[in-house]
Amino acid sequence: MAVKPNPTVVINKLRFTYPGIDGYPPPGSKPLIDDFSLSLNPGDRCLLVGSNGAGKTTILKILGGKHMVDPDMVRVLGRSAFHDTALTSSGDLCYLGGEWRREVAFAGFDVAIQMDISAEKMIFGVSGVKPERRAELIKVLLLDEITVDLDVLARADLLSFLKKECQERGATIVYATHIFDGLEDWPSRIVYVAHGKLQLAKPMDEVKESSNMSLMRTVEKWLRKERDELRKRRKERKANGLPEFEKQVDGTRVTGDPARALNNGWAAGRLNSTVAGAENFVLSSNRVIRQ
Ligand SMILES: Nc1ncnc2c1ncn2[C@@H]1O[C@H](COP(=O)(O)OP(=O)(O)OP(=O)(O)O)[C@@H](O)[C@H]1O
Repeated sequence: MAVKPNPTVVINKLRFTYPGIDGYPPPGSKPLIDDFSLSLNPGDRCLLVGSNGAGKTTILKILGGKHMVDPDMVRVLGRSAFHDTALTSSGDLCYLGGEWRREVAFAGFDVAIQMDISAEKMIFGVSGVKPERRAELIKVLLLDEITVDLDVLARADLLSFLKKECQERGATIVYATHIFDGLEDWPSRIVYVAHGKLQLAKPMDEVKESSNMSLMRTVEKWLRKERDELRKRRKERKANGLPEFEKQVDGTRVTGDPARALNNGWAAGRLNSTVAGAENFVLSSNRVIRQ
């Protein structure tokens, strides 16, 4: 019997709501991510797809330890992504998002990506990196649409480099993107998220088997279906005399304590009041920053 590998990423019934200005989920708010479970193994190249606002970045950031969730909900390499800061400081876990993309676009490919390994090396080959150092490279890499600013050749080289890293080194990559050019043979798994909920998590081979369309057309079909169902629900709500759009709780509006009263319930940008001292800090909206 084949030995099952230890999963590198385990998401277990993840539930997440962005906190309001007081650091707590606004009363009555619905979780943005709800009942989301997923398990990934070494070598997995996971393509995360979904419409705008589906929750892809939020999921990647939670996986990258950037938002606090219950330690049992997200385990990366067996550890809590948020609570075990050594995961990211050691370089075992890395989230690359828009900032990195912009840096590469403006500063060029010599921007560091993994420790002192530059993007250039990563894209054009890490043959110069000693084998013993290669073992220190990232084990779980989270990519949030980082290829937008790359030219087609650089993008193709980066994607094939990343694929090799998974195949040869057992790295796990989760890549969220809306660009499907050149991705047909890249992912080993597809994960589709809609409205913060997992819709589908399948090996790429199974997706290909069940659809005779290209990856882009397949995803387009899923998103079209999702949009049509949403439109239908809105129509039904309207026909039943309900507001077309369900009531949203505004995450930035809060009520109840002195800071809120002075702020008229809204978050004002007052970073200097935090610097000004503890007294002001009590009334500062910035006290929601982790204390
Ligand atoms: N810091 C935040 N505070 C409150 N709400 C947020 C915050 N960041 C994102 N959101 C909301 O969470 C929802 C999901 O956003 P997210 O960026 O995770 O989606 P996405 O699938 O990555 O979208 P896109 O494809 O457009 O990048 C959106 O409605 C967004 O407005």
